[in-house]
Amino acid sequence: MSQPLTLEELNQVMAEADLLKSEADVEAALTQLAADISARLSSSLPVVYSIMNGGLVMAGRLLTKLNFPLEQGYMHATRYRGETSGHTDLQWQAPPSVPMEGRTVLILDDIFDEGNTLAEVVKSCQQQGAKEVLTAVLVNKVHDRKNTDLQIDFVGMDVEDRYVFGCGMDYRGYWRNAPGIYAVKGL
Ligand SMILES: O=P(O)(O)OC[C@H]1O[C@H](OP(=O)(O)OP(=O)(O)O)[C@H](O)[C@@H]1O
Ligand code: HPA
Repeated sequence: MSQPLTLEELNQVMAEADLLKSEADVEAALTQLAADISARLSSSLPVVYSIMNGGLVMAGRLLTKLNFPLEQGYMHATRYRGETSGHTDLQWQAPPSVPMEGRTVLILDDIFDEGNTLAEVVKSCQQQGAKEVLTAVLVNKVHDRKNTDLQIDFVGMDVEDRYVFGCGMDYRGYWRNAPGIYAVKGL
């Protein structure tokens, strides 16, 4: 485990970070995502799950833009556990909060990076009997290290291959609350 970060260090991380997407960019991406998701799912009575923790902010900002009946749930799976590189195994902290058998499922997450998390979550939903499983992410990180063939159904924005934080994504547990998307200096 690395040393806890101090307030000064965390403020310095933000002061030195590169802004990749402004709050307005994020808002525009969420509005487009909502339109695309509505066009596909407005008659499906879906269950929409956020993957905790990262999916929380995206879900909160997206859900109120969806003007059709849906059920909302969550599940908690983690691979990075507060670090900046992922473990190979996904740790389940909380199973799906709403049963999904026979239902159309939409999974919301902040980022599709190497892809292990969503690939495993989708597989798990299929094993639990979902009728169909769709995925939406706020950002797709562009690189050639994806560990899955999974195609994400709804992507808000592409970001470059750097360690990013904000809009639900953390830097060592902090700064999920930043309203735009930032890249850590040097990472
Ligand atoms: O595509 P991958 O390389 O699998 O990475 C993406 C996942 O990593 C982050 O979760 P993390 O494991 O950090 O847990 P958290 O949501 O609690 O931050 C993020 O929220 C995604 O769920
Ligand atoms: O770049 C990232 N930032 C925050 N969390 C993440 N989880 C996977 N990749 C990232």
